[in-house]
Order: sequence, then structure tokens, then C-alpha cells
Amino acid sequence: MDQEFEWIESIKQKRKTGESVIVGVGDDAAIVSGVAGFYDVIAVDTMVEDIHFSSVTMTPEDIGYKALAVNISDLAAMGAIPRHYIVSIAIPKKGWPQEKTRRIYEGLEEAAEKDGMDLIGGDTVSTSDKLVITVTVTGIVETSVRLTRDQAEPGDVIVVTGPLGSSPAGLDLLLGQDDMTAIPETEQEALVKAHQRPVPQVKAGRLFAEMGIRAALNDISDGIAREAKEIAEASSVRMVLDWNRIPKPDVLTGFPMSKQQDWVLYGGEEFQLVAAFSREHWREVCLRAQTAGVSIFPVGMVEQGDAAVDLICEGKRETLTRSGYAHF
Ligand SMILES: Nc1ncnc2c1ncn2[C@@H]1O[C@H](COP(=O)(O)OP(=O)(O)OP(=O)(O)O)[C@@H](O)[C@H]1O
Ligand SMILES: Cc1ncc(C[n+]2csc(CCOP(=O)(O)O)c2C)c(N)n1
Ligand SMILES: [Mg+2]
Ligand SMILES: [Mg+2]
Ligand SMILES: [Mg+2]
Repeated sequence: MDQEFEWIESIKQKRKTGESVIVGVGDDAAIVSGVAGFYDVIAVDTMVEDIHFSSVTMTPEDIGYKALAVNISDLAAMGAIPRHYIVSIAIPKKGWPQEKTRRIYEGLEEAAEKDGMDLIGGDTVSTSDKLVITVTVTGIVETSVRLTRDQAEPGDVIVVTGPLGSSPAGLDLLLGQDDMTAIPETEQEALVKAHQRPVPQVKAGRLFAEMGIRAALNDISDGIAREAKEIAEASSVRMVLDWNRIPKPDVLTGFPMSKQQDWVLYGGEEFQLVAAFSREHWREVCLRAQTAGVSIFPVGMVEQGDAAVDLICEGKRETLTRSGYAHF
């Protein structure tokens, strides 16, 4: 059998694809069915070896899992129901034998399983240097729903769906960048897991979509400081965050404030959602969240003013000048 053909056979998902896949892996392109009353939602994110992961920080399974999870997170931030994914992979000529690369697909399938996503296609090429994996995802959202970054209004409450800081702290642990030996082993493992296996907040996104309320939603890929700034700019509002209210792992609170802020505000790769919505919906959001098993933490308020992010911390209110992770 032709080697490339054999490779494609080996990476096809084991689960049978759903009924929406009319033509899946194996032809020139995929064909999927549409859904009446819904729009298609499409996103793409790339992970590059030694930028987003290294042999020290992630196993091949982790790489696959995370490459899809970060994309599902963008669907969640639009309130979408995940459906399909397409994988483009550039494999270095050295250091990535076929069996090791195939393990990436084990991770991809693991991330796909929870939301019943189907692999519908992809591309495989070689590269002279680092491994690059690009995943495109599709989902659907009700045509009436618009959970975009420009939806925040003065008076809104700002919430996040989970603790911040774990993933960057986990990365520092993996890279041995800080003396974190004081942290108990099980807690260390939790931080590392948050980095390697982030959980996209699909249920939380759907909660806002199903409620049908006005809300600005963003997933936290580059740190809350940057994601809040994106909402501030798109909505022309001032986002005011209260440090004490931002949920963070207890084990981080013993570190110097500047280190804590590096992790919690600027670290990123959390893949929690940050949302701004009217205070009049606060009670209903909380009730629905409880029923759905979604966590909601109020972390600040939206005010009128120049597009900026203010932080209230240790009795002072200051406009944040630093941003989160940036590639350039
Ligand atoms: N090279 C590009 N060409 C076309 N559109 C792009 C390109 N890069 C980013 N975009 C678009 O810009 C917008 C913001 O992209 P960005 O990647 O910052 O969002 P994100 O995926 O939420 O963040 P992150 O990549 O940190 O997870 C999206 O609409 C995205 O599709
Ligand atoms: C080995 C290694 N070194 C550094 C980092 C940190 N890092 C890389 S990309 C990124 C932001 C999200 O990227 P994007 O904006 O492309 O979504 C962060 C915080 C890592 N994950 N692994
Ligand atoms: Mg992106
Ligand atoms: Mg995003
Ligand atoms: Mg993204």
C-alpha cells in the first residue's frame, strides 16, 4: 500500500462520523450538511513546536488534545455547538517518526469525543524544521445569537468561568522557571494539567446562547488583561477588574504580587471565558449556571470611558498598560 494512503487510513477517526458528514476524509474536500435556523461558526488556530509546546512541556497526545481544545474554546466564546474539525500538520523530517505523530491524533480524538466532533479532512506535509499543527473547527449557533466582543455596555457585570493563573504557573513548573517546590505535589500536578489539558467552556458559552441575552464573550487565550482589552476596544467601554475577586488557585497566593499578576492577568492559555452582560440577568445566569454545572465568578464591572482595562488591587485603581502574550 502507498505510504501516504496508509498514513491517512491510520489517522481516520475510529468513531463512525455523524450524519452531518456527507463526504469526510478521503476525497478532495469535505461536504457537510447545514442546519436550518443556525449559522455556521468557523475558527482556526495554529500550534508551533517550541512556541506553543516543546518536548519538555507536552506529550504528542497532549499536543493533539490541546490543538483541538484551543479551537473548541473559540467556538465556546461564540456560544456555538461544536461540529467538525480539519487538521493540517507539517511534520519535521527528523524527530517525528510516524508512530509518534499518530499519537497526536489520539489526543485530537480525545478532545473531539466530549463534544462529538467529527474529523472531516486535513493535510499532511513535511517541513525541514519544527512541527506545526493547524486545526480548523466548525460549529453552529442560533441565527439570533451574537456573543461578540462589541456587546459590552456600561453597567454590565464582568464574569469569568473558572480560576486563572493555573496554566501559566503549570508551564513555569514544567520549564523549571520558578522555585515552586513549596507547592504540594498534587497541586503541582493540577497546574501542569491545566496547561496540558485545558477544558474549553462549551457549556458556559451555550448557557449565554440559550438564554438569548446580550453578552460580550471572549476566551482567555492570551491572559485576561488582553482579552478584557479586546472587549473594551470593540465595545468602546472601560473594563474594571477587581484583583481580589479574580478566582486563582490558593497555592499561587503565597508568591510575590508581581509574579501572581504575571500568571493571573498576563499568562494566558487558560481557555476560561470572560463575559460582560447586564446586571439584570445576574440572578438568572447564576441559577442556570448552577443547573448546568457551570462556574461563574464576578470579577468586575463595565464603565463608560476610554477603551481600557483598570485593575483595583491593594486599595489602588490603575489602568493596565501591559498586555498579555503577543507573538510580535
Ligand atoms: N493571518 C490572518 N488572516 C486572516 N485573519 C486573521 C489572521 N490572524 C487572525 N485573524 C483573525 O483575527 C481575529 C482575531 O484572531 P486571534 O487569533 O487574535 O483570535 P483568537 O483565536 O481568539 O486568539 P488566539 O489566537 O490567541 O487564541 C479573528 O477573526 C481571526 O480569524
Ligand atoms: C514551550 C512553551 N513556551 C511558552 C509558552 C507560552 N505561550 C505560547 S503561545 C501563548 C499564548 C497563546 O498563543 P496564541 O496567541 O497563538 O493562541 C503562550 C502563553 C508555551 N505554551 N509553551
Ligand atoms: Mg487565533
Ligand atoms: Mg479567542
Ligand atoms: Mg483562539
